[in-house]
Formats: sequence, C-alpha cells, structure tokens
Amino acid sequence: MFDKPFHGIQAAVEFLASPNPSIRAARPEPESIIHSTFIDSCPPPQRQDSTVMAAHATVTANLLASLSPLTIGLSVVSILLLKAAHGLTTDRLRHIPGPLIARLTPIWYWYIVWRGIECRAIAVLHKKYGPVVRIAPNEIDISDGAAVAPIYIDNGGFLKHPAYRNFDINGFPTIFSVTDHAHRAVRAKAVAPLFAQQAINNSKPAMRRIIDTTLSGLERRKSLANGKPVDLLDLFRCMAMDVMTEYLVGECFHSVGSKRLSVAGFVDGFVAAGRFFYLPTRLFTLFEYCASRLNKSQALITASIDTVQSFATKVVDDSIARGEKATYQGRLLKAGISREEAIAQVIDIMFAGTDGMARVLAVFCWHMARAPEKYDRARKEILQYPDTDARSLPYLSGAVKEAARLALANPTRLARIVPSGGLKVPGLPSIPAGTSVGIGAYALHLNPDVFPTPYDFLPERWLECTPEMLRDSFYFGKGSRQCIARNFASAIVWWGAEALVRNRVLDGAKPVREKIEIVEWFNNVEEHATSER
Ligand code: HEM
Repeated sequence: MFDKPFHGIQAAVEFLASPNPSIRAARPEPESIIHSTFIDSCPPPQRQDSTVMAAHATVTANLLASLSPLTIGLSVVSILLLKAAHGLTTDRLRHIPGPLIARLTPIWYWYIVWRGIECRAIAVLHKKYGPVVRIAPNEIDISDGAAVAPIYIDNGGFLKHPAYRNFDINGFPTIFSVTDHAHRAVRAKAVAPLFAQQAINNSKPAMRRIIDTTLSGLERRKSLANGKPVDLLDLFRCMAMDVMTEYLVGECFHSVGSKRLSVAGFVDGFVAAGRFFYLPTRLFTLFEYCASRLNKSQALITASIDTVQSFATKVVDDSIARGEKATYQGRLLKAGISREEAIAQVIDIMFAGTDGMARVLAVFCWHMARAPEKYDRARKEILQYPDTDARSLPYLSGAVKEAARLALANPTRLARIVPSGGLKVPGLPSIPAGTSVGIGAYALHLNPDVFPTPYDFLPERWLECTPEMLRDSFYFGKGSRQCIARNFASAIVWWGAEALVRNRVLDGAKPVREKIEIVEWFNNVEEHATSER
C-alpha cells in the first residue's frame, strides 16, 4: 500500500508506526484481473494455531544454532544458485535477447531506474540486442514504433503495469494510476466533456489572460534578476497550475505573481517518486519514506504538498456546498465519486497538469533562444496571420512539436501487461501473456530512422510530416490511456508559445547551459531547463 508522497510520506509514517487496518481498508481494490495474474501464483498463508507456530519456531532456532556460519553461507549460495538455474531452465522469455543479469533479477533494472539513467542504459541494450530487449525477468522494452498500436491502441490497449498503483493518492487509484479499465471508465467519462475541443476553445479569453499575466511576471522577474538567469521552468509551472485550476476546477490557484506558493516543492516531490517506480508497493513505500527522511528540502516539499491538499479539499467542499456539477470535481461528485476520492483526483491533475506543459514551454524557449532565425520565422508567420489560431500556424506548430519531442516530459517506457493471446508484431519476437512490455518516448523521439538528426531542433521537419513521425510522437502516450488532457495541454502550449514569440519575450535571451540534461524518471527532471537574461 502506498499513498503518494505529499500525503503518502505522512501515511507511510503512520503505517509504519501503527499498522492501523482502517488506513489499508480505505483503498478500493478494483483489479481482480491483475491480482489473478500476479498474486494467485503465491497461495495465501494458511492459518496456523499458535502452539504449532511456537513449535516450528523452536525447531528452526535449534536447527540454526547447530549450523556453522560457513554451512549457512554455503547453503544460502547453493539455494541462490539452484534458484538461478531453475529460473534459467524454466525461463519462458529465454528467446528474448538481453543481458544475463536481466534474466536473473530485477535489481539491476531498479538500480538504473533509481539512478535516472533508465533510457540511456536501455538504448545501449537496444544497440547491442535489437528492438526487443529483456531488461528484467518479466520486463521487456521495445524500441520499434510498429509495436505502438498493438500495445496501446488496438482493442483498447493492454492494461497498465501494477507499478502505476504506486502513484495512488491518499489511498485512491486515480484516473492516471488505476490499472482497471472499467474502474477508470466511470471517472474518465464523467470529466470527458471538459476536454472536448469546443469547450477548450471557449476558454481561450480566460486562458489568454493568465498567459499575459505570466508574461508580465516574466518581465518582473527579468528586471529583478538584473542580468542574472531567470528560471523559466518554475514560471511555467506556476502558469500551468493557474490555467489548469482556472479551467478544470473553476478556481485559479494564483500561483503566478504571488508569493502564495512555489509549486516546485509539490511537483518535485511527486516527480522524485519516479525513481522507485517499479519497486513492489511495500518496498516503494519504505524507500519513499527513507528518501523523505534524508531529503534536506523535505520541509519545503511538505509545506507545498499541504497547500495543494488544502486547495483540493476547499474546491471539492465548495462544489458540494454549491451543488455545482460543471467542474472536474463537480462532475466526479455527480457521477457518485466520494468527497475523499474527488479530492485525490483533483490533487492528481494538479500534478499531472503542471509539469508537462511547463517543460515543453521551457524547452521551446531554450531552442528558440539558440536559433534566432527560427524565432524570427515563427514571429513573421504569427504577424502575417493575426486572426489564425496558433494551432493552425504550420511553422509555429512545427516548433512546438519539436519542443514536445525533445522535452521528453515522460521519457521512460509506459509499461503494460500482455494479455492472453500474447503480443505478436510482425518482424519482432512474440511475447507471452503476463509479461510486462513497454515503449518509451526516449526511444521513439530520438530514433534517427524516423527523425533524422534527432537531437536537432528542426521545426521545418514537420512541414513534411511522415506517417512514422505521427506514429512515433509519443509525448501524450497513445490509445485509450493516452493523456486525458492532451487537447487542453496542446491549446495552452500553443497559445503560450505564440504569446512568447509575438511579444518578443525572448529577444536577447541566451540559454544558461549548453545542453539540457535530464534525469530519466517517469517524469523527467532537469533543473533550470532554460534561463534568460
Ligand atoms: C504537455 C503536457 C502534458 C504531457 C506531456 C502529458 C503526458 C502524459 C502522458 C505521456 C500520459 C500517459 C501516461 C501513461 O500511459 O502511462 C498522460 C496521462 C494522463 N495525463 Fe497528461 N500530460 C500533459 C498534460 C496534462 C494535463 C494538463 C492534465 C490535466 C488534467 C493531464 C492529466 C493526465 C491524466 C489524468 C492522465 C491519465 C490518463 C489515463 O490513464 O487514462 N495531463 N499524460
């Protein structure tokens, strides 16, 4: 059981200190399918009466006392070797190439995830072993875009990996973390009208006001910085929080231009949970707890989390009091979702909606600042077609898509479980049911066969877009579990990019760093992605 960092850190403490059954009981258990795949193989412990157990304990203690350390050591090594040999001989994935260690244990994989080098390490394996590689006993990574449709799109796509449940909030599976499609469908259907194009287009004047306030905020930061770097990522996170709360929950968070909150603590706390993504839930909880104890910024993160929790609670309670049914939380409540779960779902989008948009805009600025001729070309196009929506301007659109491709907001594989019938992609080895498979944006977006000179920022490549480029544009994921807010997020990023260029905000800007280096967690991390003076 895990409750996400902002609440989860506290919940983990409570849980470790006192195993209160009510904390565990709060969490619904919708995933019968996953459980039958993964847990049924371990039969539930049998009830034993206390006398028998005490006798067992005595016999075990006597036995251990009679053994020398050498005997114990040899026994442990022998058991491990036997286990490895058994694993190798009964290995149903032995036809999938990969390093030997990946066949024996997931520990090395957990290690590269924790180090934030998952994508680079797996890219090396793909170079050596081909487009399908074994990265852990039951985990496979694929780098070929031909597998996107079979895994994510066809027949509704495969179920999410159980590790997503590590991102539950306050004990509730969220629209993002839940693995069971039916459980998700009720919630997703309730909020779907908010993500329709028409509704988003109607919000344009309100969203433009927040974008304009952000640009004024940037001017203020620039003058206060007095020639020193300005952190655009932080500014765009604030903007993203404001547009998202204004549009979806009906109350602007007022993060831009106020001292009320730097959302950084909340977002950073959530992002950092990605370093333990694939750990089994109990280990995840323990590691998260330990990491929080060691983190020097924990006080800031906790304060930021508490602010977000209070905000989510307030908007849900206001909706209940007013009987309001139009907002994200109002629609969930109307669909019969409890107050507590509605709060968790609001917190979920406050994170999900914040980092991705900010990262794409920050990367857009970084590349535009490095390429004045592209910046000028985008500006000319905007001025030439003043009444055209930014999303219909071809060159600007190319620049935004390049930013989204290179931002790699979610660079790692989006893991799914192969259903009965297995995964069969022409030209690739077939993969049996129950295996975890996934493709990551890192592999697709940087594939030189689809995006020649993939590290270059080339808006013009989108003017002659190939079907493979569309197939492999993975910034929002694909299929039924792709980003629920992709229309809204796109509108904001396009409108934001247009306003930045139109208002010449980047005139004279220089990136502080030569390279954008990311920590490859589920949500990437890169401090000070771009700065300006
Ligand atoms: C540019 C900005 C954004 C990017 C790059 C992005 C990226 C993604 C990706 C890659 C996924 C799929 C995850 C997976 O399959 O494992 C996803 C799912 C999701 N996103 Fe976004 N996102 C963005 C903005 C937003 C916003 C503004 C919201 C606010 C509501 C949001 C809410 C969600 C939710 C709720 C899901 C889960 C959908 C599901 O599983 O059914 N995202 N996003």
